[in-house]
Formats: sequence, structure tokens, C-alpha cells
Amino acid sequence: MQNILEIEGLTKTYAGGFTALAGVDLAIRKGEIFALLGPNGAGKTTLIGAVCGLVRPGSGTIRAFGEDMGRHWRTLRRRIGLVPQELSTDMFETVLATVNYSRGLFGLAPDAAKVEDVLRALSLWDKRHESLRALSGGMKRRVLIAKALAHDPELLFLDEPTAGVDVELRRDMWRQIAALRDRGTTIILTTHYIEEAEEMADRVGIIQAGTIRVVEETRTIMAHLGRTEAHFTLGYPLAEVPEALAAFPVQLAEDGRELVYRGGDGAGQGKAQVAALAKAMVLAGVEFTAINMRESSLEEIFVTLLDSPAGQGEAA
Ligand SMILES: Nc1ncnc2c1ncn2[C@@H]1O[C@H](COP(=O)(O)OP(=O)(O)OP(=O)(O)O)[C@@H](O)[C@H]1O
Repeated sequence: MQNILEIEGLTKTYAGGFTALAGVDLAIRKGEIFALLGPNGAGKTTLIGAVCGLVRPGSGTIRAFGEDMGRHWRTLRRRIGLVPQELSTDMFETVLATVNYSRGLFGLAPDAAKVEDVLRALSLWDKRHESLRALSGGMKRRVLIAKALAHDPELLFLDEPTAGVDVELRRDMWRQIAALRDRGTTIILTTHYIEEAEEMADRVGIIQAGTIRVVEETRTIMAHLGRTEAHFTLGYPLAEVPEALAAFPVQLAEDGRELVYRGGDGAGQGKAQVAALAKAMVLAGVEFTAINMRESSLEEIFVTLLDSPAGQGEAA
């Protein structure tokens, strides 16, 4: 399959000396939805910024549509859209004016039919004469997408498209994004939400501390994400995990006073395994006085994932 974007050895060290990108290699396939998943500060926004010209990279190459972006910047950048996290335009402007302006930024002639098409597709046509400050949070996000679509990009970046929005709006955004993909746009989105990556993406890349750690088909990666966590408070401290429990993904914590399970696949397998673990503990005579179950945070999932065989795979 053809790659629409190829990034090799990309680095970025900010003026203060902080290295946000430590040699990123990544290839994006034409037509896919690719989710870049990572914790706060992992480098997601910096990576997008480097491709879109908002951040000047240190070293490395970026090829888009088969050509070097360093050499053919203006023509290639025009084919890329960016939906940033927040609106940075004049809030007194109307929806129509701000979307028209975005098109003009790329040196494109006004195209009323095109802009109408974009606004209608995002259910913004009726709001076209309203000023941005009068819009709800959800509508403002749609305006951001409309601005990015006004110049008809073939490759679209969405930086945390659903951060802080309610569940209903999130589902609505997911539908909008899927519709764009169906129209042939390649989409790269960043997110903190595992469910978002799971729901939307064909492939998922995990970025941590400025490096791409894993790139996999969504289904494959989700099967490796241990999302269930159970903390067994032990009746008495243990020096090591008993042999009878060795088959379970467990570790000792709190000076041997707690047995911690991290595993599962997000499809209920974790809970069943915790039940089996509890039974095995009873059979092995390991006393416990309480069980606390919760969903693992993204950070904790990374720890288990990067320790597992799936985490040893080649990035790219
Ligand atoms: N202009 C800047 N100057 C100095 N450091 C910066 C600058 N921009 C970002 N950083 C730092 O670089 C790191 C990566 O930031 P970046 O915004 O790319 O992460 P992110 O993965 O997008 O995080 P988030 O999920 O919080 O948006 C962070 O530690 C951040 O503080």
C-alpha cells in the first residue's frame, strides 16, 4: 500500500533544551485513519507541528505524497489540513468569514460552492452568519474542522479532536471523521482516549517520551492492552509471588502487602481472569482481605504493553 506520509529520524529539542521528539520514524498509509496515542507531553502536538510547519524540527526528513517537504514546502503543505486543539481566530468573526479566510491562507481563490459544501457537511450552514463567540463548544469544534477542510486537504491532522467534550458530541465527531475518511481523506488524529483509537483507527501508534514505541493494526494492539487492574490486599505480606500464581500477570506491591493484577483485553477477559486468580489464591492458601478493581490509566497500560512481546515490535 502507498504511503502518504513518511517521517524518518525526526528530532526536536526546544530552546530550553527539552527534547520533545527523539528520532521519530513513522509511515502513514494513504486512506487510513491513524491514531497517535500517548500521555501528556509525549510529543504528539510537536510531531503534528513539525509536519504542518508550526515547529521547526532539528533533524530528520518528512516526505508527503512521495516528495520531500523540505524542498517542496508550499505546494505540499497546501494538501495538508490541520484541526488544532483550539480556535485562535477573532471570536467576533462569522463562521462563513473565518472558513473563507482559511481557504485564502493557502492562496486559493474563493469558492462559494466548496465552502457551502463543507459547512453543510458539518451542519454549520444554518449558523454561517453567526459570530464564533455565539457558538456552543461543539459547534466551535466543527468550525475548526470546516476551516481545515476549506482547502480540500488530502491528509488531515486532528489534534485531540474530542478532548473535554461530552460522550454524545464525541460520538458525533467520530461519525464526522469517519465520513471524511469515506470521502478519501487520510486522517491522523492524536488522542489520550484508548476508546477513541479503538473506535476510529485502522492503525494505532503509541508515542512516549518523543519516540514511537509501537505501531500496529488497531485490533492487534487492543488485544495486547491490559486494561483491567485488581489490587488484592493480602492477609499477610509475601516475599515473592507464589508458584501457583505464576501463570497470572501479577506483581507484588506495598512491601509485599498487595498483589496487583494488570491484564485483560478490554472485552471482559480481565474480569474473568481476576475471578480465576481469586480462586487460585484461595486454593493456594494466599489470604486476602480486600479486592479493588479499576481500569488502568494509559501510563500504566504502557508499562505492561512495553514489557510484553507486542511492545518489542518494530516501529513504522
Ligand atoms: N514551545 C515549547 N518550548 C519548550 N517546551 C515545549 C514547547 N512546546 C512543547 N514543549 C514540551 O515538549 C513536550 C511535548 O509537548 P507536546 O505538546 O508535543 O506533547 P503532547 O503529546 O501533545 O501532549 P498533550 O497530550 O499534553 O497535548 C512537553 O514536555 C512540552 O512541555
